Amino acid sequence: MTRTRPTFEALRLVGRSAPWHLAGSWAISAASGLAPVAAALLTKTLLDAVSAHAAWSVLLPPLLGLAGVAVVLGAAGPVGTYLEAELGRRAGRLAKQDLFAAVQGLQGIARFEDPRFQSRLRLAESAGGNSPGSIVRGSLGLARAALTTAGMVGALLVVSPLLTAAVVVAAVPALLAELRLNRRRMQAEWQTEPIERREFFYTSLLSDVQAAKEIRLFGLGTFFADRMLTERRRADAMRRAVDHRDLVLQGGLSVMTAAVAALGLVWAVARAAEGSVSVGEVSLVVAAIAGLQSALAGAVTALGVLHHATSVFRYHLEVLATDDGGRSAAAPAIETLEPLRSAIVLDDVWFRYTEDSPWVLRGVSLTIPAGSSVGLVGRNGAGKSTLVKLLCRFYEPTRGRILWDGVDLAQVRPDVLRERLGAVFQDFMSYELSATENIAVGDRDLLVRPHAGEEVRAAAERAGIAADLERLPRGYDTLLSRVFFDDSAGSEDDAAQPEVHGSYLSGGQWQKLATARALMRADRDLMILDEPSSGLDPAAERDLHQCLARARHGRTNLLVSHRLGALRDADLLVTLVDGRVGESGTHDALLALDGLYAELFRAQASGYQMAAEAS
Ligand SMILES: Nc1ncnc2c1ncn2[C@@H]1O[C@H](COP(=O)(O)OP(=O)(O)OP(=O)(O)O)[C@@H](O)[C@H]1O
Repeated sequence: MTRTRPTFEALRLVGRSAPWHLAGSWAISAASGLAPVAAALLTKTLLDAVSAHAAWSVLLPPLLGLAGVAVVLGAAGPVGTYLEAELGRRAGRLAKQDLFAAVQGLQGIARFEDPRFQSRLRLAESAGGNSPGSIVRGSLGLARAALTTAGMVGALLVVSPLLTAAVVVAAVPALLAELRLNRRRMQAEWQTEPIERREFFYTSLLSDVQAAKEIRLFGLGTFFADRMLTERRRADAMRRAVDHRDLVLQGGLSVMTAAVAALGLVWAVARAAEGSVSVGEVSLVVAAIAGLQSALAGAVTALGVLHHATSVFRYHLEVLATDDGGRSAAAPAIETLEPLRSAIVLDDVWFRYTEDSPWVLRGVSLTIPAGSSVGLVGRNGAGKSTLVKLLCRFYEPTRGRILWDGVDLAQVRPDVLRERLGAVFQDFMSYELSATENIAVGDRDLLVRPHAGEEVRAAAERAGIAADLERLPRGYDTLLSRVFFDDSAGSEDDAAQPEVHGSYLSGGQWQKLATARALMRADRDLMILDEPSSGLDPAAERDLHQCLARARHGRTNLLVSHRLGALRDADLLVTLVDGRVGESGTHDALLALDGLYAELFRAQASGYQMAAEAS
């Protein structure tokens, strides 16, 4: 990607978000770029007129002109700052909106497990929002510097072409050095980003409410703090190296610039003493050298800002251009999916997470008949959750097909498929939201429906969590959070209102809440339950399974659980072994087969039997 593309895209983004602020900023930049040139020329005219004892009528126009320039320069600063700040805010908001629209557009989750994508996203997110504003600031600064430089060069050329050339040539190394430094700064930023991400991970761990227990119990605080500081030291060392180069280079360039200015002044004073230039021209030389050097310094700074901002904005554009990678995007996407009538068929499905990792599924062929209940059994790491993720199209099969009544799911838009699914995942989410919202997110239409309470309560009732939620301080409206205060508990105007802590649930209660969330979609074609009762007490587990059995009666569902008692009523039980389907049949048939299922079932049953005999 060339540097002009991010600049162009950033200006386009600013043009979309704040066109009038952009136009105003350009006008102010033009005025403040030309003002120093006008001031230098007017001062020369005034001084020459004063030296020639001219009348007031001659002195007045340059005097008024200088006053006008002072007003323009005085106003340009604050107005320009205001416009640029507002423009930066608006563009930043739009950039964030675009960025997260692109992130939401990713249908799979493989990208989120790609460290390079994470680095890009983090850079785009942390600095990318400010970069359109900085690009505008940089390009305005450059335009301002160009106008001043052109004006001052013109003015100085009249007095001495040689001096003009010397001042301009002296600025070239500064410009080149700054560009080189900027490149190094960006390289350092990219190299330090993974280090910073690790530092961020350790920092978050040290303040994470979830991690606080283990860190204290195992005494890991110093261990993680040391790691955090080691990462910080590594990143600091890289930045220090760049700053050091910066220091040496900038120091040398400043000495050179000062020497050129001093030589110019000596030359002008010597010529004035000889009488070959006027007092006004001496003032013009002084103003032009100072103006030129400050314009060129401004250009160097603007280039720095522009270079850095375009490099960061490039990450923003890269995230915007990111696709799901392995998806067969070339095929036309099917926009609708009929309700399931016949079966979901996995046809020789192979899958591995990355090209260099081992196969997790090695030719799974499985039929989930419509209206039936299929239980998936296997040892840890057998690939059960992976298969569930493929069914939801979080990943694409590496080989093979998944068919929905004969339609290849690879041809169907993932969001269309997901409208037909309900699921409780093994690693379900606990949202820092109210109890009602935690359930209603299962059916996003409910989040905006005014009287969604009844449906939420019905789902909570079925999942066996209703009584616990009613007992919360504000019932279903209670915020379930350990990190936010419950703002909704008081009015905003009431400053004296005490801060109300949110409430929190136990592990099993959260799991029931997640089940209630899934039950909001109980009418969907396929319900996937991946370990829905692992954290429940035995009575709650029995109740939940009875409730789920009622909810799924006559519906298609896939149940994954190590608690084999919960699966025994399934119409079909399937074992996964070495990434393939091992056995399949009913509970009784698989016990009679005396294979893996029978082994696992007996191992679990004997645990209970031994406990019963011991008591
Ligand atoms: N996101 C991932 N990236 C890379 N490998 C993964 C990922 N998720 C799972 N795996 C690997 O895939 C294999 C199957 O994992 P999976 O979670 O599907 O097993 P499972 O049968 O659900 O296990 P469990 O019974 O322990 O829940 C494991 O070897 C695991 O290391």
